[in-house]
Amino acid sequence: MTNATAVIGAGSFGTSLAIQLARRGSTTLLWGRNADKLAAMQEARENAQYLPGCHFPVKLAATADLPGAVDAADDLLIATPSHALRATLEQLKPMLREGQGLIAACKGLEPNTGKLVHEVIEDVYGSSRPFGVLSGPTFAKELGIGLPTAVTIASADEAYAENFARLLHGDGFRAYWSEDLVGVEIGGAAKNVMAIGVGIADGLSLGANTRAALITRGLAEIMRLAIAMGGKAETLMGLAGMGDLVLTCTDNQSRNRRMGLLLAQNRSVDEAIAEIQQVVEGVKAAPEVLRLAQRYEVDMPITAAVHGVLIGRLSAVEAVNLLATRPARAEVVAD
Ligand SMILES: NC(=O)C1=CN([C@@H]2O[C@H](COP(=O)(O)OP(=O)(O)OC[C@H]3O[C@@H](n4cnc5c(N)ncnc54)[C@H](OP(=O)(O)O)[C@@H]3O)[C@@H](O)[C@H]2O)C=CC1
Ligand SMILES: O=C(CO)COP(=O)(O)O
Repeated sequence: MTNATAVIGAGSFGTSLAIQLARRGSTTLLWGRNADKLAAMQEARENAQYLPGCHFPVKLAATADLPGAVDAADDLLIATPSHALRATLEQLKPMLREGQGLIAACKGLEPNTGKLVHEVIEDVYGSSRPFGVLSGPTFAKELGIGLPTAVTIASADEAYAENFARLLHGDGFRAYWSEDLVGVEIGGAAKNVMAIGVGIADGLSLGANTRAALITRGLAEIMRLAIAMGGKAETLMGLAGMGDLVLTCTDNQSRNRRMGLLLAQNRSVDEAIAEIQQVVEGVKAAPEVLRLAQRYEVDMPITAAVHGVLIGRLSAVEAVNLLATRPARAEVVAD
């Protein structure tokens, strides 16, 4: 299949996805907002700031020319942080041609509105073009160096999801497709909050039992929310649910987990962000996940405790005590 793709957002994930597309034979243009950084990437054939050690295949070019990249592309892959999604879509809008579709790889919710990624896309583009989301357990570095990785691509237009999955699939990369936008997106956004929680618990040396309990009960509350919003339970048992939750909660490549580890050392959120130096989506997602939980009348005690720590209402130890002293109850995963 011949294809040209513009990857919008040249951070760690955009760069790794661009490398995979180019590896699979797509002509790939990687665009970022900082022209100097893009010129340096094109010269060095790697993204030394965000993804050092991952060499660019010959079919990948880094560019600061956004209209040129969009014009050359059949499809777009958006890999900015979630908080920049709406502005990015607005910026792209006048450049898009009829029929060009897009896949967004952002894992989060819109700040202040709690909108899902596909809802923001619909707000800006209506139903004028095919779109979808990509999620799953995918640390950028592992994808960048070519270790085996699997993702889910979801779209209401399943054929579009399948076509995009086929562009990425191969060379150790497995891309599945799905129609469940809500399940895939809630899985991707809410697991970041859980990873902060597990990081806090591990930072306080609460042990492997606590880690497993938090992941399992975390999945239960994510699943309750996704189902209440119209997502499918089976999606949350898949790559974009359990898969990404386990990955992010258990490995220090996760920026969200590292945020939790630092909070457990009584570092402030701002200090932790300054140390991590990359996007930590769970910080902005926590209040939005809670807002959705309230709207859909879903109990999310772990998310609420993590949010309490992030806004300084609870210390890490107080958050743990709050969860540990909840009343006994029957084990229910998804009502
Ligand atoms: N990294 C990973 O392993 C994975 C990340 N994701 C998701 O991918 C998305 C992107 O994250 P990731 O690549 O990791 O982030 P990084 O922190 O690695 O990079 C962020 C990128 O976004 C750009 N950026 C930051 N703020 C804005 C803004 N306001 N407007 C436009 N561009 C902006 C930065 O540009 P500049 O350098 O100029 O500041 C940089 O290129 C997130 O939603 C994340 O959850 C999903 C799966 C895996
Ligand atoms: O989403 C990710 C892996 O699938 C990356 O997680 P972090 O954003 O916590 O680093």
